[in-house]
Amino acid sequence: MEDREGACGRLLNQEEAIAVDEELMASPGFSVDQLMELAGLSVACAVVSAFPKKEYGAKPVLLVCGPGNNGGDGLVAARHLVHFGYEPHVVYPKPNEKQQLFVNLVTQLKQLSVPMEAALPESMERYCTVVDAIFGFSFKGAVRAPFDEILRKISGAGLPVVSVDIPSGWDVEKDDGATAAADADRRLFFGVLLAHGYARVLSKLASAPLERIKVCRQVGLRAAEPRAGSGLMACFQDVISSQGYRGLWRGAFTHCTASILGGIARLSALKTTQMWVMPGGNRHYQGFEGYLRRCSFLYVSGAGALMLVYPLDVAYTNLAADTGRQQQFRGAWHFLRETQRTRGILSLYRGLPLCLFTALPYICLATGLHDLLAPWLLKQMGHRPTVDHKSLQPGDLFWLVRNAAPAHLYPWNLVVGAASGFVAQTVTYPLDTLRRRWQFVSAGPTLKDSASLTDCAKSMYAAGGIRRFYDGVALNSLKLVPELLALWFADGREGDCSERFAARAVARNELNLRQSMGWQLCQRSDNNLSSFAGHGVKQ
Ligand SMILES: NC(=O)C1=CN([C@@H]2O[C@H](COP(=O)(O)OP(=O)(O)OC[C@H]3O[C@@H](n4cnc5c(N)ncnc54)[C@H](O)[C@@H]3O)[C@@H](O)[C@H]2O)[C@@H](O)CC1
Ligand SMILES: [K+]
Repeated sequence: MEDREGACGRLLNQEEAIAVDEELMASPGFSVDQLMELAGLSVACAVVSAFPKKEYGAKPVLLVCGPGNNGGDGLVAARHLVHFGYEPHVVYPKPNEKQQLFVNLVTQLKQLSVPMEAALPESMERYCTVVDAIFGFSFKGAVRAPFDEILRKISGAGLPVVSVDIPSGWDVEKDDGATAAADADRRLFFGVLLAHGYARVLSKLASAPLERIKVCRQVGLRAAEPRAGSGLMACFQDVISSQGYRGLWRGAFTHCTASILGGIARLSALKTTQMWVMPGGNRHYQGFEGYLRRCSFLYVSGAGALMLVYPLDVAYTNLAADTGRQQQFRGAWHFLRETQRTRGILSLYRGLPLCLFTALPYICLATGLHDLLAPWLLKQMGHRPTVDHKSLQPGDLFWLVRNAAPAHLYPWNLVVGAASGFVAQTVTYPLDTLRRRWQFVSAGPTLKDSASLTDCAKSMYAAGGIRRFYDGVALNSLKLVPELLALWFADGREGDCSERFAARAVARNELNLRQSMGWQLCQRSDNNLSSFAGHGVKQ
């Protein structure tokens, strides 16, 4: 027997799944009715947990039921959904009139006035999801009419699809499932990347002028001619008068590129490190141990990404601090080439150890605060104060990226994230200032390169005491306003959060959300369906 490892454990093949069913019915004597009732209830529970009534209850759920037992699971699920307060609509093209079990299931639905049709509705837009209860794990061969057309329509509808056992039409023996799951996973990954990349770029662009002046202050640049009034304003005026308004965005492209590349690296590493820190699909995220584990995989992935894009960060510092009318560098590439040629490749990594060191208290503080604030806010809003950890899977990017902020906290999750990030940033700000100053390799005749980081810190202290290390901290706080607005715009333009933006990105690219959702729910409902489902089940 071939072993197939999935995120949730070893997977059963078709023969084994059928054997489990037979065994359940033979010795303990479970009847098909009993098993079907449990399977249908589990499906209804999976729908309720994936589409909470509060958010989706206004839309009906479409259940498409096949001619066999998989279809029976769908009929049972429809009945339970009525009792859970949902509005199920059933499509049952080939009712099984020979077996009393199915006749009874249909009667029970009729008594509850559940609408039942033989064909799919013309338009499926108004449904919150489609439950695909057409074929199960024993399916083989090519799909025959009318289900071929039905499956095509469901796939093309752009709706999330909850598949009972497996997305209908997969031949589990051909390993379609694993291939499609890997495929869906990849698509979902790019969906997340797109959503987060878009939001990040927008927020970086919005705060670029403030960020640039902040960096100028951190490296120690002052306005050429101190004017009356705020020194900050003079800094802005200096940049505008020598480089124009567009100059305020100088280096923003480099900053965004670093952010995007860093994001790709971080998300890729996040999944792997999470598996590594939580071996064997451990889902224990709660308590102090869970917190430490989370901090460690966030740190390792963040540090990995940082090492990759660090030269771009050094380039950004030097471009931002290049304020003269005669610009020293044409752009990031020019800076990198020149610096590597004149000062050696290592100078492009100046301050990396300090940066890696700073990341540690930053992550511990931000994560800890977030974990305290999010449940508190949830409680204030009358929600359950914990996330449903059981429904999380190792490698669950959405959850990790959102850092446990449940979607229904939107837009407060942005505020919680911003507040924890802000506190962590402010606490570690002096180290950030030291790094920026140290990164300023192109310091001209006015700012001599210090021999070591300690010298650099000493000379900064001599220049202005502790306050010198807080230069620009006010701008850093002010940056939050445009950044939050941009994130709010990117994530919430349609009252949505980026999870759904990602889902839309997946759907828009004609990517098969049906499979991705199907696979996720196969995995997620594994506890409930473990005695029934064939593929994607924990043993
Ligand atoms: N075996 C059991 O005792 C239980 C099974 N359950 C569910 O039942 C599923 C398996 O049930 P079944 O063995 O009835 O199989 P399916 O429900 O997958 O489908 C069998 C039906 O599909 C039709 N069919 C087969 N190949 C076709 C093709 N190429 N084109 C069109 N129609 C085709 C057959 O004529 C038959 O009517 C499981 O996946 C699970 O969801 C649960 O209800 C719990 C109990
Ligand atoms: K199915």
